[in-house]
Amino acid sequence: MSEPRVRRAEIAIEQSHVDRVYTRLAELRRQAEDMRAKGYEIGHGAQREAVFEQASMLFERDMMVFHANQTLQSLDAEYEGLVFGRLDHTTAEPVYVGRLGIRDADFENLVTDWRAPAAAPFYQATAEEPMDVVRRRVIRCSGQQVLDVDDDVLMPESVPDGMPVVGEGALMAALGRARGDRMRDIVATIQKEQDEVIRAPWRGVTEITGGPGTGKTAVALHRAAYLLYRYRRQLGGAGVLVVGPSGVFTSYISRVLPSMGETNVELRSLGELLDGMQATRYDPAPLAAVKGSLRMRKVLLKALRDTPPEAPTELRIVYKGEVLKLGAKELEKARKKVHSAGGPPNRSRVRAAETLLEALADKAEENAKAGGPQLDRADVVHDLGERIDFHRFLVTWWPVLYPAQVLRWLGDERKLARAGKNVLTAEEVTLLAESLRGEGDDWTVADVALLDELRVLAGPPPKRRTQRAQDIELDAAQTRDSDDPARHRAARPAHYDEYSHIVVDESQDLSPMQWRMLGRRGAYASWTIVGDPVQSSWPDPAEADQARTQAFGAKTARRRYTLRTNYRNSAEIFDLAAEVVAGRAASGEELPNAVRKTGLEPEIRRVDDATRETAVHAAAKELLDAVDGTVGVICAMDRVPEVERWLAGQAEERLKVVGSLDSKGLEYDAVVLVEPTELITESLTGRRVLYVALTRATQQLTVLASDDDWR
Ligand SMILES: Nc1ncnc2c1ncn2[C@@H]1O[C@H](COP(=O)(O)OP(=O)(O)OP(=O)(O)O)[C@@H](O)[C@H]1O
Repeated sequence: MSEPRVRRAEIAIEQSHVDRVYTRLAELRRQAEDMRAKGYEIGHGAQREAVFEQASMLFERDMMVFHANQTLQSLDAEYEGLVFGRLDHTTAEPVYVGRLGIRDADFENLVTDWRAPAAAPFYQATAEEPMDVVRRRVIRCSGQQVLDVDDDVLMPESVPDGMPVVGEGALMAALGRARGDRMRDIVATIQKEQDEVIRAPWRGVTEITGGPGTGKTAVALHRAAYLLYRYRRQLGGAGVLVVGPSGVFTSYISRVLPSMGETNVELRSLGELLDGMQATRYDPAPLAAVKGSLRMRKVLLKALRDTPPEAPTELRIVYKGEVLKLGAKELEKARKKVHSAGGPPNRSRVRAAETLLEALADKAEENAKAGGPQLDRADVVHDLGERIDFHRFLVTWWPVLYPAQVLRWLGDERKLARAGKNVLTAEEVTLLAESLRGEGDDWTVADVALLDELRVLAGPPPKRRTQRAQDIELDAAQTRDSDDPARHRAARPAHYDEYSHIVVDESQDLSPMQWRMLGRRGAYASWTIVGDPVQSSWPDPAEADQARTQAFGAKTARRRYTLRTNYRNSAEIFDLAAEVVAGRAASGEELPNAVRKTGLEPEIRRVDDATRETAVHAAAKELLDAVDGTVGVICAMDRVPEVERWLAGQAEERLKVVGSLDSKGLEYDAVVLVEPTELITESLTGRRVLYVALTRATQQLTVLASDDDWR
């Protein structure tokens, strides 16, 4: 038979299996819906029963509905491309590999979940170590329709007569396909070196390094899905946290995990790690360097211990006709004494009251010595401690401290200079104070780590009675609606520190203060850390390393994997990027290998102030015409609004303007890079940021530059 006919015949064979799978899927859906309906019926009768029976009925109902919903959710999420692989062994029946495990009514395997041990040879078998796999086949579907098949022969000598082999490489075909605005999963074409990382043991710390486009992000996300599948009992309930650099990035990767059926995963950017925060603004590099440094911890601690701006400077109270007065100095002495005990201020009000009462009693004794009436010390302490005017004073003198309020205080340069004495330079004080002078919730990404630090240093504010009642109500509502997993997540408190596994992407950029913030959330966690030191925009790697090691705690097991193949960029594009970092930022780090040639060299065009706008327009238009997928226009952060304005007329779904720092982790079919030298000068680690920007395109790159300094 000719090749196209063989291919058609093979597609038809796979189509009949895929049809069986979807028929079964429809049956399973119906069963789950029936179960959910039954569950709700149980609930209806509950009001009439005795309390005890009512509770157990509601529990049964919740469990049934919860399980039915989970089944439905995962069946629906995995619908697209459910079956994607097939293994033919020397013996036994073929094994089909897919996003879910599905059995027929007789418990025969129709599809094996990609994360199950039986599916591992799909990723691990090679010609050298075939693991008994004769032929590995990738099946590409759209909906329920098989579009194509693609084979690898691993044991040529064992191919039985009549077993056809078709195709020329599923990986290359996948890499050449157009990109959308969300990351796709790579589950059908995971490579062996990547699979080893995905299936690495879950305990301890797993580090994944590698150059741009080596699949670090993809691998980390698939690892999260794999771990939750294999170790659901250990990892599921407490949840897995995935942290990315920006909101743009988390939205880009958001589709990968739910499509793998994982609802126990929480995705947050660094600006959202603290509940209620949604910071997206970045500080200029020198300021970010100050805010991220461990020195800030000392500054914050001192700020908390300083006199609050509104605190009264005199306590005057009349007791048995005697005036007892504490002046500013005496009050400060008392404040110091309370702080020296070391407790968080919000937990120290009782101590503050005791200290003030002792100081008042001292005062009474002093007065007596000077001829005043003799007062009993114990009486003074006891009686004043019950006085309402004393308590009124106390709450203003020792107020509850809220992180946002304390950080705003440091917008006052004098106050910041006091808190930063011997820690910050005069220039740093000026710079920092200016940035903290803002209003409301307009925080930067780096501020969030400071707020989190303050939250811990200040201690939890005492709860009011109404708030406690609200919490109880929330708990009750949660039990009632326990079939909605999103609810469990939303109800996690700000101090939730029990994630069972934390995945950190683009970890090379985390500041020491951000590592501390993460460490707090992973007190009991194992970790997957993803990063590329060459792309780092953090100026003091040693300090960040120290904070990072502390974040992991006493975890002993630490394994490191390096991925070496760049799957994103064409070789032509990556050559230009490599030239920009070679010998400078790379300093000994190995650069990856780009495997795909397109024959299209990047274009470098000269622009100036007069021609820049038209050139951006023209380049964007050309690239939109040239590729099917997305086009990214990358420029320095400061230039974003202007470039957006220039391209407003060209508003196309496929066209995105993105600032250099936001481009981390993203990719486009084609990229227009505007003024590369500006990317170098806007950040402390200049060339590395440019390197990131140059490695975002899969197919075509146009650089618009008014100088050659960047080369
Ligand atoms: N095995 C694979 N099969 C198909 N595509 C792959 C494979 N591995 C990686 N890719 C693709 O390569 C591109 C780069 O992957 P990813 O973004 O995970 O790389 P990265 O190492 O995180 O890059 P960077 O450090 O530049 O952000 C993505 O489009 C991804 O889908």
